[in-house]
Amino acid sequence: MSTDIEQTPDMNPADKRPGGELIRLEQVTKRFGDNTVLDHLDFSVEAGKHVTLIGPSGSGKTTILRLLMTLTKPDEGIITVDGQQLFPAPEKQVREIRKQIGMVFQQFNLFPNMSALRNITEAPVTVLGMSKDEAEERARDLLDLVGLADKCDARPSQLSGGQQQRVAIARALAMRPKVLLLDEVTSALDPELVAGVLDVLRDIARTTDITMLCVTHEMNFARDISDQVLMFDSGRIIESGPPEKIFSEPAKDRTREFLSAVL
Ligand SMILES: Nc1ncnc2c1ncn2[C@@H]1O[C@H](COP(=O)(O)OP(=O)(O)OP(=O)(O)O)[C@@H](O)[C@H]1O
Repeated sequence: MSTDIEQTPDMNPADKRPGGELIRLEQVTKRFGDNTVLDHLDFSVEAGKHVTLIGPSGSGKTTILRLLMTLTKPDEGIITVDGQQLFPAPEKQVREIRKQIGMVFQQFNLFPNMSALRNITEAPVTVLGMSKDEAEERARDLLDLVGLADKCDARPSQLSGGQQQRVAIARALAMRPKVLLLDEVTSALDPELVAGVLDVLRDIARTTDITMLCVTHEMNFARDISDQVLMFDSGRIIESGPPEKIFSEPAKDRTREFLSAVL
């Protein structure tokens, strides 16, 4: 069966390059005053892979997503997305690359005065120049994908937290990003709403080739969707590997301690 949504990855031919590198950080350092939050960090993510960032609070995981979203800038280093430099780079280039990156935040950040449908169509129409009809058709498909086909006209205040987060996921996908950044997307939800959101993300991970970078404290979810897990401590990656390795036989004591505290 081939639905519109299952074609999401095909909308970005670059995603299909097997093994092609999509994201690269080279010697990236970020400081807030005296606090070195990321310390000469190097890593890369291949197109279509799902990478989960784990580690103690304050270890710099969210800062990486914010750097890729250009919500903050590094003090040193180079960030490249799909072969083009995101930092350092001229503003016009940054804007173009930014269109390829979608992010879902802990707090859903929906426009409160817009319907679910309009929340999803707004950026494709205004930023990508998509026709209103095309944007609406796609938004309806995406709402269907996240299990909210009947909520097109609902405002955020009429939706549960879990439903709002599913709209936020649909909104990020509407921009046809090559990369989806997920920042603790279930942390603000009541416990009974977490599973529904994670199931939607599992589905997206399984049925599309979108590249995902995910910060989460949901270790079972990380185990399910990840190709690679990066363990952070004090702004450095201290260990990385496939989930079955990191979760079952971590090489570092620090990883073992962290996992025994959260699992
Ligand atoms: N805007 C800011 N100004 C000053 N310090 C900041 C700012 N943003 C982050 N930090 C600091 O940077 C460090 C890393 O924060 P970051 O949010 O990346 O950690 P994290 O690993 O995602 O933690 P958590 O799991 O708690 O979200 C923390 O010490 C934090 O206090």
